[in-house]
Amino acid sequence: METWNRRAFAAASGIDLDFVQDNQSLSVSTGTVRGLHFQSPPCAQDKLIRVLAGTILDVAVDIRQGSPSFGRWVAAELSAKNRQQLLVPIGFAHGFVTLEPDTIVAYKVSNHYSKENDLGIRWNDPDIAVDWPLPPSGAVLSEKDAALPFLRDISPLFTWRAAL
Ligand SMILES: Cc1cn([C@H]2C[C@H](O)[C@@H](COP(=O)(O)OP(=O)(O)O[C@H]3O[C@@H](C)C(=O)[C@@H](O)[C@H]3O)O2)c(=O)[nH]c1=O
Repeated sequence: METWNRRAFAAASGIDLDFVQDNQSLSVSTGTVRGLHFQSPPCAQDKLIRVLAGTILDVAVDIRQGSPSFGRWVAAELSAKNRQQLLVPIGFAHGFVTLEPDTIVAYKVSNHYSKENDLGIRWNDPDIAVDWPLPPSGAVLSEKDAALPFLRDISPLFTWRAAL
C-alpha cells in the first residue's frame, strides 16, 4: 500500500508538496493533547498526518490574518483502522487529542524542524473553542503546551490571500 505519492497527490489536488522530514509520536494515555503547533516563516510547514496505531481527533486552526475563516477550526477523526490522512497547510495551527491508549501518529512535513520557529497557541483558547472530546480524567498535556499563548496575544505571521 502506498501511503504517500507526490505525483498522484499533485495530479489529484493541484498541490505539489515537497516533504523533507517524517516524524512519529507515541501518546500512551487516552486524552493526550498535543498542540496547537506551527512553525513561523521562513520555516513554516505543511503537514500530512496519519495514524499508525489507535485513533485521534486531528484539528487544524486557520491563523492567516485576513482570512474569512481566521480563528476557526476543523477536525477529522484519523485512525489506524480508517487510514484517513489530513493535510494541514502552512498558515494553520495543528493539534490532536488521542481517543485510545498507545496511539502512534506519523506525519510528513515540508520544512525541517526549527526550535527557534517552533510556536503554538493554547489548546483551549476560548476564542477558538475547539470541542475536544476528552475522557472524564481530562486532558494530558506537556508543560510547554499548557503554557502556550492565546491567538489574540500573538503577532500575525501569516497573511491570507484570495485565490485568483
Ligand atoms: C516536532 C519535532 C520535535 N523534535 C524534538 C523537540 C523535543 O525535544 C521533542 C518533542 O517535541 P515536541 O514536544 O514539540 O513534540 P510534539 O508535541 O509531538 O510536537 C508536534 O506536535 C504536533 C501537534 C505537530 O503539529 C507537530 O508539528 C509537532 O509540533 O522532539 C525534533 O527533534 N524534531 C521535530 O520535528
